[in-house]
Amino acid sequence: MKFVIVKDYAELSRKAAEMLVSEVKANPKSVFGLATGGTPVGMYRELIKLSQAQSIDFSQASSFNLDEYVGLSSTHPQSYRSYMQENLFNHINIPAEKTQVPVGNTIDHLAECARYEEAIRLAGGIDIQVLGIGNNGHIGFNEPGSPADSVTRVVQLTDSTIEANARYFDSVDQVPTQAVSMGIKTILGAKKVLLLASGEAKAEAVRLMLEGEPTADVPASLLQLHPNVTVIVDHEAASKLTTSVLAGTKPSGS
Ligand SMILES: O=P(O)(O)OC[C@H]1O[C@](O)(CO)[C@@H](O)[C@@H]1O
Repeated sequence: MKFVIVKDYAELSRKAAEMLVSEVKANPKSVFGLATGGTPVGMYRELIKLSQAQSIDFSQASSFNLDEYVGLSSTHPQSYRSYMQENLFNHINIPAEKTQVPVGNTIDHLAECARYEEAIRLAGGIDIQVLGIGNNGHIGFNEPGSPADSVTRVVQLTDSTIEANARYFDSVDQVPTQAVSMGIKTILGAKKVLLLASGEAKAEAVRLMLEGEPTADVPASLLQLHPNVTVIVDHEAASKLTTSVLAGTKPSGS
């Protein structure tokens, strides 16, 4: 696992965007795994800036988002499809039909989850998966207890996740209680993973991800099982790490 500590959110956003630009420059047909939430907003902003300044071509690239709320239509202002349109897709030349976000308001969730897994497989798998991390260690919407062999499915959101995401809705009871989410196995199937964490509220989750044994109780800790993970954190998110992690001597074997 490669672990990078940066000064602040601005630097984290720049570095992450540079990694995605390198990816598409090296392989114009890159398959991106994309994340929503507050953390990657700055990365998307930087990515748009870099793409415009350097005429980066996404015309052959494709993308799969981690998750979507159950019950929200793609045009709902708080859907993750709307988020992606506003924060990225409307500003780069990735073809609309090559951007996938799970459909949250279908009548047949089982079929949609199976279709999503199959679409990822047919695309040749994800080349680089971007992740944030929840305060409780979730990745995507894989809440504590999500097994390492889980694939795309409907998940129940925890109260802490619902409360954390209530800031985007008019009130907490408008936050959907379920989501369609890629599973841990889906995420671990990506060739590379890039996890971003910013701010003190993430410090404990970052510590548990890196310092504990891999466990379903802290879904992000299961990334220790992946051979190619880059974690970029700012000083505040790194503030609870021990010196052994900071010196790069832990986690072992990654
Ligand atoms: O980046 P934020 O807004 O802190 O969210 C952290 C995590 O929570 C989610 O937004 C889901 O609650 C994830 O998509 C994200 O990785």
